[in-house]
Amino acid sequence: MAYNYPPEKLSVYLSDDGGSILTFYGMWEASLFAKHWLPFCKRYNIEPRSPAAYFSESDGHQELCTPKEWSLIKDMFDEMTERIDTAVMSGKIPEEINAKHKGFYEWNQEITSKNHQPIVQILIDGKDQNAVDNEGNALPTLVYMAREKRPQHHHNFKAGAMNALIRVSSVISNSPIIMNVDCDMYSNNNDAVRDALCFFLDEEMGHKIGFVQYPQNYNNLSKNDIYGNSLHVINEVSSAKL
Ligand SMILES: O=c1ccn([C@@H]2O[C@H](COP(=O)(O)OP(=O)(O)O[C@H]3O[C@H](CO)[C@@H](O)[C@H](O)[C@H]3O)[C@@H](O)[C@H]2O)c(=O)[nH]1
Ligand SMILES: [Mn+2]
Repeated sequence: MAYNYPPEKLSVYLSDDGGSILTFYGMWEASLFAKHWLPFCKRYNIEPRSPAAYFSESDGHQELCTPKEWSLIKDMFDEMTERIDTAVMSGKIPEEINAKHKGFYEWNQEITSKNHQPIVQILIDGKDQNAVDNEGNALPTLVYMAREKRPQHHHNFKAGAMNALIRVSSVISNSPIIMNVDCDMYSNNNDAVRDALCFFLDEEMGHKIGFVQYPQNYNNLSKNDIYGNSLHVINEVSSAKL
């Protein structure tokens, strides 16, 4: 959501193949935190923009903001994480949360991760005039989705999820370009979307390109880099922001 990109042209979908109310709760919390986090990122050009990644590597001294501002947003993030962790530990969300969003009523005793109705909930509707951050800037659309699962039908893993996402997003936002980020990843540069678009908008080659794949890249390289994973030219020169 914090990408350097016009929010009215950006829609974020989270596909929850666990079909869990806890994930929906975490996302609802994140949709509120975003109203503080996005303007903070933009004002101080924060990088990386995953708050978990940012706070794990930043001690808060090198930033342009005041230590007070930094502590304020960090406390807000820590408190949110704690609320989510507590809910996950107890396996249920606090009673009073149910009333905060109609989406919580999708869940009942019968639902399991392998057998449930489709759940699509718009947490932030970018078309809504009131969908703004705490400084009044427009927010991107944010959608939670748990595709229908039934024991007799194979779900086809990531491809099945993306198939359902393409269908649902075509009704809600119908954007010409889709970016997929795996659930165990975060984006390391706020210009990644713009950088990726260069392939599709290239004056000579753009019309021939339908799919762009960044090479598999691992964290925690070993001393001998046995997977030949440094990819220096790609990482540091040709597609540095991807
Ligand atoms: O039932 C599923 C399984 C996976 N996923 C998504 O697909 C991603 C990758 O799937 P996983 O099976 O966990 O594969 P990994 O080994 O973590 O991923 C590597 O291998 C995959 C299959 O080759 C590639 O698609 C990935 O981009 C690559 O990082 C996950 O993060 C999820 O976002 C689903 O949505 N539903
Ligand atoms: Mn993975």
